[in-house]
Order: sequence, then C-alpha cells, then structure tokens
Amino acid sequence: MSAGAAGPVAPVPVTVLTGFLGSGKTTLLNRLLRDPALRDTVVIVNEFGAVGLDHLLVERSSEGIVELSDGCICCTVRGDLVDTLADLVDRVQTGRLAPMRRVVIETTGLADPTPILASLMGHPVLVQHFALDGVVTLVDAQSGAVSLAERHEARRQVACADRLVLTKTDLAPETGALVHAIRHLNARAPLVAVAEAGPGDLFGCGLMDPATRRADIRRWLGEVDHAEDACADPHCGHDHSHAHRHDAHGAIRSLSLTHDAPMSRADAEGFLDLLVLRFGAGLLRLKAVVWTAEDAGRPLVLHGVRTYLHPPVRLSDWPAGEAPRTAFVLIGEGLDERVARDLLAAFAHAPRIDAPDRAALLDNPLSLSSRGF
Ligand SMILES: Nc1nc2c(ncn2[C@@H]2O[C@H](COP(=O)(O)OP(=O)(O)OP(=O)(O)O)[C@@H](O)[C@H]2O)c(=O)[nH]1
Repeated sequence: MSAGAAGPVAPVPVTVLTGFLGSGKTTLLNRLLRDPALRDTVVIVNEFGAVGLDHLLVERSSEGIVELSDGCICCTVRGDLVDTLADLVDRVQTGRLAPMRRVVIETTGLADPTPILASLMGHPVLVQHFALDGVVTLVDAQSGAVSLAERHEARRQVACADRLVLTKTDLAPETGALVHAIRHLNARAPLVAVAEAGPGDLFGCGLMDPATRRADIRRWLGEVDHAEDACADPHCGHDHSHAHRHDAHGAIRSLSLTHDAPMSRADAEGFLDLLVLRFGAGLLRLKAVVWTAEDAGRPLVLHGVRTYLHPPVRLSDWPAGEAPRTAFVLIGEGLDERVARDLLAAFAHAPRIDAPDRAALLDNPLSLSSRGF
C-alpha cells in the first residue's frame, strides 16, 4: 500500500460500529455484509468475555473476520487492535490478503470509542494506510433509555456518533423520550431507524479531510467532550476526568461458562430463566451458543438483554473447525460466579453434591438464595 507508479493508494476507510450491550450491532452487521457494496470488507470483532462467541455469530467466512477477545477494545486490547491493523497491511502488501475496501470494527457494548480512535489515528504508520470514516452508534429502543441514564459508556457512544441507528423499534415503537435523550447528547448526527439503515446511510461520513486525507481527530474529540459536559442527566454518574474514564468499566465483569456435552433446549432455557431471576438488574447481557440434544448438528443461539430474552435462533451448522460445545457469556455487575456455575451444573444434570438439583430449583425458583444460590 505504498506509493507506486499509479500514485499513492487511498487509505482504507475504517468504521467503528458501537452501541451498548445487546443493542443489535452483530445483527445489523450481518445484514450489511450481504450488500455487494460491502464486499472486500474486513471485520474486526471485539468481545468482552473469555469465551469468544461473536465470531460464531457474524455470518462471514473466517477469512474476513479478526476476533479480539477477552478484554475491551477501548482499554485492555487496544494494543491488539493496532497490531491487527498493522498485520492486515502486511498481509495485503505481501499478497496474502486481497486489498481491503473497508474495515469495520465492531466494539464491545461497553467500549468508549474515543481512545480507539485516538490510538488508531494517532499512530504514525497506521494513519498512512487507514482513515477514519466515522463512528456508527446503535441505540436499542427497548432498553436504550435505561442504558443512557445508568451507563456513561452508553452516553459516550452516543456523544461520539457520526451516525445514529435506532434498533428494536418493532419491540418498542414509542421512541419520543429516547430520541430526546439522544439529541441532548448528540444534536448533529443523522439518526435512522435500523429497518431503513443501508450502507449508504452509515458509511462515507465525510470525516476525512481531502487535503490531508486524515480525520480531524482533535476537533472531533473536542466536540465529544463538549457534548458530554453538557450532560444534565440527574442520574449521570460519569467521571469527567480523562485520567480514569477509559481505565475500566466499574464493577462490570464477564463470566464464561462452558459445558462439553449436549443439553436439552428446555434445560438451557430453564438455566437462563433462573439466572435472570437470580441476578436481576445486575445482569446486563447474556449470550449463549447451545449444543442441544434435540438437534446436535445445529447450534442454538440465545440472547438476553437485561431481563429480556430474545427468541432463540438456530444456526444452520457449526462453523468449520469448531467442535460442538455449549458456551454461555454473562456480562453484568455483582454476578457471583459460583452461583452461576452451580446453577448450570444443576441444569446439566451434574449438581454440586450439596446443592439442589434442577427439579428442586424449578419447583421453587423463588427460594434460590435461601438454597445457597
Ligand atoms: N426484535 C428485534 N430484535 C433485535 C433487533 N436488533 C437486534 N435484535 C436482537 O437482539 C439480540 C442482540 O443482538 P446482537 O446483534 O447480538 O447485539 P450486539 O449489539 O451485537 O450485542 P453485544 O455484542 O453483546 O453488545 C439478538 O437476539 C438479536 O436478534 C431489532 O431491531 N429488533
């Protein structure tokens, strides 16, 4: 990608796709990637959790997907992102990868996009090869208002956006108050409903300065900070100091649980129902790929966002090279790992010796904590 006889090669546009936990990033990306306008797009998926599931859920040959796991892209794996992009350049230059037309970085739902952009655009080599196209932020109409009120990460994602997408309006069509809250944080980015969002609405944000072919990041970050400082939300507990803003995500952690034998769909769903009951509002997100006894060749995918469990979906098969197994990823605050593991053991018919089994739990789920769960 260096200057050749035909002149300098244009930098590859990079889109950062963000949005709070479970807002619908992977779902939208899967739809967009089917559009011919997005061929030769490389997707970098970052996941907050030790067991990576998103690479299974993005419907793409593994060629075009790079997964950054077990940490959030805006803090612990930021260096990995830089290495990954540098590696992509190397692979194109050595002919091991077809030239890319675009890179989409799907962040974790907890990511603050600004440090990602700063490390990307502040890197002396990467800026020769990549240019920021824009930040696309999804807001879930069903739980977006709560997330914006409670989580500074959600507010930051909205404040940074160049394009805003409202998802799940089919589940929550009344969006007036939410749009008002969004506009308080970001008055300028075009906002589109997910059903109408195509590549032309989301890509080509025009951030790049045609003279320097670089995004004017300094001005842009300044705008974001200004938008955040304007936050007058009484629930806003966000830290306005730069020193701590990007370090961690408070008490939020992820738990990964796996099970290496098929389990019945009813057991998997029963386990998730009791998890939701036990962890309540502390549980922000759950994802599961289940190896079911009923249909062992087709993984069952389950998604929960806060206390809402989305209808399960069957994938057509296990991705090549993936041994079937069940994996659950839970993200939230105050999640007790022992409780989650004991519950799974009970539903996988291998309860801890002194713990109640599945039948006892289902019999009286409200007694969970008095039973040691
Ligand atoms: N009804 C409805 N469901 C949606 C919509 N968008 C996404 N979903 C569902 O919401 C759940 C979560 O969607 P994902 O695309 O995995 O969300 P995500 O933002 O990638 O999740 P994280 O990576 O965990 O932050 C899935 O069950 C989707 O099918 C929508 O517009 N309407």
